[in-house]
Order: sequence, then C-alpha cells, then structure tokens
Amino acid sequence: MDRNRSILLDSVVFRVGLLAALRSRKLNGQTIGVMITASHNPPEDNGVKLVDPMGEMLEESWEAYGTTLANAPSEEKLFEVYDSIIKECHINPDTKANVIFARDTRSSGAHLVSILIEALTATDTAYTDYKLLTTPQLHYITRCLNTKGSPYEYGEPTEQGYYEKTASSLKLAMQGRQFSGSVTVDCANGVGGPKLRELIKYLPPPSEGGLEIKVVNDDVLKPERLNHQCGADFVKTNQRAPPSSHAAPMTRCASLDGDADRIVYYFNDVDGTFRLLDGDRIATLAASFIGDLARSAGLGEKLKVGVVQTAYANGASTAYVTQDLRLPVVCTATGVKHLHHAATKFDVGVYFEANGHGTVVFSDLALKRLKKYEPQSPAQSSALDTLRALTALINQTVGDALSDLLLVEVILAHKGWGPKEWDLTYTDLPNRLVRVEVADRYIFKAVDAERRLESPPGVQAQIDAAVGKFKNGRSFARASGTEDAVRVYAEAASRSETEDLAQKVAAIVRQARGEIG
Ligand SMILES: CC(=O)N[C@H]1[C@@H](OP(=O)(O)O)O[C@H](CO)[C@@H](O)[C@@H]1O
Ligand SMILES: [Mg+2]
Repeated sequence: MDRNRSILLDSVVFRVGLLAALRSRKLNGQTIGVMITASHNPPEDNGVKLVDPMGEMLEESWEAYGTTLANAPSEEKLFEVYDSIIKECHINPDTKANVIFARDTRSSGAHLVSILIEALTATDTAYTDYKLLTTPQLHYITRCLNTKGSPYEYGEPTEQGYYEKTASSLKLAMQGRQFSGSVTVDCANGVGGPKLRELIKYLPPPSEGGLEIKVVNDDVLKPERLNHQCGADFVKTNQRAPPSSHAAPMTRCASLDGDADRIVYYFNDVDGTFRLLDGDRIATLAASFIGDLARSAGLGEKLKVGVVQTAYANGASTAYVTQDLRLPVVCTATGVKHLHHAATKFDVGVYFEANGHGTVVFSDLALKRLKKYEPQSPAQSSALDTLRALTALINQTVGDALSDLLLVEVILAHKGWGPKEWDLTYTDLPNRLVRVEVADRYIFKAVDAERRLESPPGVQAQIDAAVGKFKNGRSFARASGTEDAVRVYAEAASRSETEDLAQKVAAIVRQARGEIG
C-alpha cells in the first residue's frame, strides 16, 4: 500500500475506534464489533466495518457521526468532536464501553489493529482481540455476547461455539438425508480458507455420510493471492470459474469472497458451458424450501415467507418468486443493511444481493411459533424439526458464506437435486453491468429503490425511451456507493440486445451534464 493511503487508513481506523466506543457507551456498554477487512477488494486495500449489538450493521443514523469524526481536521480537534457527540447524544461518559474486533488475512491488518487499540485505550474502552475471523463470525460472536443470559441467547461467544452450533444444526437439518457427490469451495485465498478447514473438523467425515468439501484457493501465506483470479467477485463479475478450477462437469463449485460473507455457486454443464448460480438462485432455492417446509409443518398461514432483492436481481428470478413460488418480493436500495432491514418485516425474510451476500432472518414471533408449535402428524413433525434446525444453521446476523454453503447443501440433499435441477428452476435473462466513469457521480440521484434517476433532469426520460425499444428490456443507472463511478445495469431478451441497451444507457449517462434547476 502506498504511504499516503496507509496514513489515511490509520486515521480512519482510529476514528472508527472512537465511534465504536461512543456507540457502546450510548447503548449502556453493550458490545460493539469492529472488523478490519476489505472484503473482495485487492490485497493492498483495507477497510473497517462496525457491528451493532445484535450482530447487525451499524444503525444508519450513526453513520453521520462517523462522517463527523472522519472530517475532524486534526487530532486535537478530533477529541473536541468526540466530546460534542457525547453531548449531542446524551452519552454518559462514565459508562463502561466494550468493543471486540477481528481482522481478515491482509498484511496491513495487524498494524491497523494496533491503531484501533490506541483509539480504544484513549477512550478507556474494554476490548477483546479475536484475531483472525471471517466477518460473519465476528457478527455472530457480537450477538452472542449481547444476548448471553437472555431468552434470546444466540450461542457460545467463541469461534468454537460458532463451529459447534453450525455442526450440530447441520446434522439436525439433514434429517437422515444423504449428500450426493462433493462440493469444491474456492476460498479466494482469504480468511474463509482456514476457517472452513476448521469447520470441517466439526462435521462428520464423508466416510460416515458427511459432506465431502474440497477446499481450494486457501493459500493465506502469500497475501498477493487474495481475491486474485478467484473468489466470488471474480466469478460473478467475469461470469466464469477461476482459471485454476479443474472441476469435472456437473460437479458443484462455490466461491467465497475475501472475508467470507458472500458466496456464489456454479458448475460446468455436460457440454462444458459455465453456469452461474448466484445470490438470486440461492434466495429462490431457500425461499422455495422454507415455504414448502412451513406448509408441510402446517404453519403455512402462520409463517409468511418473503424475499428481498435489489434492482440488480435478475428479472427472471423476481418473476419466478412471484409467479411460481407465489411469494411476495420487496425491492430495496443496494447495500445489505437495506435488504436486512426489509427482511425483518416478514416472519421469514430471505434476502440476497445478486452478488451472493445474503441470509434468512426469522422474526421473534416466528421463532416463538416454531418453538411452541405442536405437530399433528409425523410429516409435520419432520418438517418442523428441519425448520427449527435451519434457524440455528443459518447465521441470522448477516450474510455468511460458510452457513449459506451448508444451507444450500442441505436443501439440495432434501430435494435430491444436483446443480442442473437447481439451474432449471428458471432461465436468467441475459444481463450486463457496465461501470461508467463520470466527472461527478453525485449529480446522479436515484429514487424508487434506485431504479429511477430523478436527477439530472431529463436523463430518466432518455433511459425510458431507450428501454422501450427492447423486448423484455430493463435498465437503470445509479451512482455507486463504494466506487467513484455510475453503474449501468441492463437486461433484454437476447445477449446482443442486452449489450446494445447497456451501451445506449451508458452513453446517456456519459452525456448527462447534470445542470440542475
Ligand atoms: C452492483 C453491486 O454489486 N454493488 C455492490 C457494491 O455497491 P455499489 O454501491 O454498487 O458500489 O458494493 C456493496 C458493498 O460491498 C454491495 O453491497 C453491492 O452489492
Ligand atoms: Mg465481503
């Protein structure tokens, strides 16, 4: 990493440490998590994520305080800003603050941890260093710590507790079903590799009917290999397997990202064609399975399943959920926090971004119903047991590649499906994502779950006109929240039309001058 970037990152991590301390104090000393990772990005990047007490992402209203701290011009001013937030939020400065943290395998991680510790020490915050973890493991532990001793106790607040809970619920969820064949998991040469190997130690071996998991791309000793030519983002973006993949046709493959909170599946057809089974596919698979289980358990009316997607979900997946599965779909703005929030409105909310980040959340009421319900027949009893096991197998705090992997494997085993049957549930519309670099992306203001631009004026009308010329055409443009660019997404009936539509909309975006008012 170049020196300037590294100094900037030190300052960001220090300020996030202050924010975590403030947040914990505001919440009467509940534990806040800090994860040092840059996910699917190149190895020289790094970043930091905050975890709220229930394992959710930092509450949106608090992002503004993060910005205020980030904008403090100097170290001296920084503590003035810190004190002003204490006043503004009516925080009792004497409340004990508690923070836990972990990092992925990036070489800058250890140094950033030392900066984080400086911030926690400066604010008299108690902390625990969980060393190397996947992002979802830190979310899990954060929730466990904050629910310990309560009726909602989530589990043992340790890495081992995570493996034990996952392994025991997997066994229960299988209900004696058999796995067929193996799954090859590309770990992006990130922290998911060693953690998946650790998890496997808690699972029954293939010789005893356990799942055969072949771990590949798990080299964490050469940091430059992280996310390089492998991993979920590579596979989703390039729509092909990592070049190192030697999987035989029709065998299940999956790729994680650098911090193991995303997963996509794929396989090669008998004729060698690459078939991607992305986040939309995982969502539809999970929603169909859970919906069926709820009905079989006799809880069809009492357990309303819904699916949450973003505008990037393939239109065919949305049609499949509404028309074939007959389940409601909600579309939210991009970013997991939006999806997660919308999913909590259902009894069982299944949410996934197309890129493979997602999970299933069960409402408190749904959990209570599942606990209390008395089945009326052996069939109801078996469906109920599976549902109960899924509530423990699924990491409900955040999208978790390891628990999502096992969820998919359980469902395929129950359905007796290979990747082909899964792929045949619906046919994706051809789609194209284009990144357009513009002088000022902030002039592009999106509304309606980011499906339409309200500004610059007139641009949406031009996009609508372009879309109208294509059969099954759908396209939208929005400013990225993470990169200095506008993203254009397009779908149409054929590959060439999709490309054509994407290029037309990209040209509209490039030409937009953004003279407002
Ligand atoms: C089209 C796309 O994949 N967008 C990604 C990307 O957001 P943008 O706001 O589009 O840059 O990064 C987000 C954070 O990782 C992720 O949640 C989201 O899905
Ligand atoms: Mg990630």
